[in-house]
Amino acid sequence: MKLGFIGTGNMAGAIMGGIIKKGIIPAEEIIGSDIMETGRNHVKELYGIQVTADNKEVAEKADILVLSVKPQFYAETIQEIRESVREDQMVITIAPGKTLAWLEEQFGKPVRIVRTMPNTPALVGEGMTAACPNQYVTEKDKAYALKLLGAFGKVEVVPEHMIDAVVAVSGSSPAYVFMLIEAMADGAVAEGMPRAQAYEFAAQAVYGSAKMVLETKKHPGELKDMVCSPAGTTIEAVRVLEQSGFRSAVIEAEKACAEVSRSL
Ligand SMILES: NC(=O)C1=CN([C@@H]2O[C@H](COP(=O)(O)OP(=O)(O)OC[C@H]3O[C@@H](n4cnc5c(N)ncnc54)[C@H](O)[C@@H]3O)[C@@H](O)[C@H]2O)C=CC1
Ligand SMILES: O=C(O)[C@@H]1CCC=N1
Repeated sequence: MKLGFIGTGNMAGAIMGGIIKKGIIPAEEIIGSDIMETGRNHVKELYGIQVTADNKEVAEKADILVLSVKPQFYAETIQEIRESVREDQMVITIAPGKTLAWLEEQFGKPVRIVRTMPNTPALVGEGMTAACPNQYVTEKDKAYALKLLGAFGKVEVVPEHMIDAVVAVSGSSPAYVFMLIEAMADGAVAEGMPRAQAYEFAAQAVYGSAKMVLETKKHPGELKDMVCSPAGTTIEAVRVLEQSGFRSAVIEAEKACAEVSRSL
């Protein structure tokens, strides 16, 4: 099985890294193209994959082809490779906004497509990916695609109408969580903690809290209540966060994020 990437930037690197690390496809069977020499060299040095400047070469050689360019470059990239893409190949897309209907129209022929939305924690094997296969994807293809996508974290098949919500809640959300960690650390620094130590404390608190949600399956509100002692420190922090519109800010940010995803 040969795996190809068109665009060898951040997400492509995270995805191929997970797949190689899990031993699902060896580096020698992975080929990537990028218009930037620096982008090609980066993944070649880091993962030992084959690289080329020719997108068509990747489209011709790959059994599974990941389109890992920015959404703005999808149309021109598909235009460039559409003649090389065969019916027995599988195309995996990772861009927000690019619907299965739009993708099928761009290829102009029956193509097996799995539309996905991954996220950057894939880099450390803790990604969250949503997958939507189109009607041409067989059960065998789907099982293999899920195996690949599961190499760098969790993966779930979702109906396509949910994908903009996925962009908001997991595709883009690492950025908001990093902002939260940064802000938490700033607060600790303001209280006298050295910065490096503050990042460690903040990140481990977020990591542990996320693990509690996943492992206990308790309502996040119940877990919050477990931290809040009567007349204690936490409820005072919760009061100030509510006053500042903390939860509403996150909800509104996700609505804006999903809106842009729909418009791309
Ligand atoms: N960064 C993230 O957190 C996530 C990104 N995505 C999606 O993944 C895709 C890639 O994003 P990133 O890896 O972050 O971007 P990136 O900018 O790191 O990588 C894109 C690569 O594509 C190359 N490229 C541009 N035009 C090209 C062309 N015509 N032919 C070949 N290569 C070309 C660029 O030189 C660059 O190396 C985007 O569609 C993005 O929306 C999805 C989920 C999360
Ligand atoms: O910001 C973006 O457009 C991409 C999609 C999801 C995360 N990053």
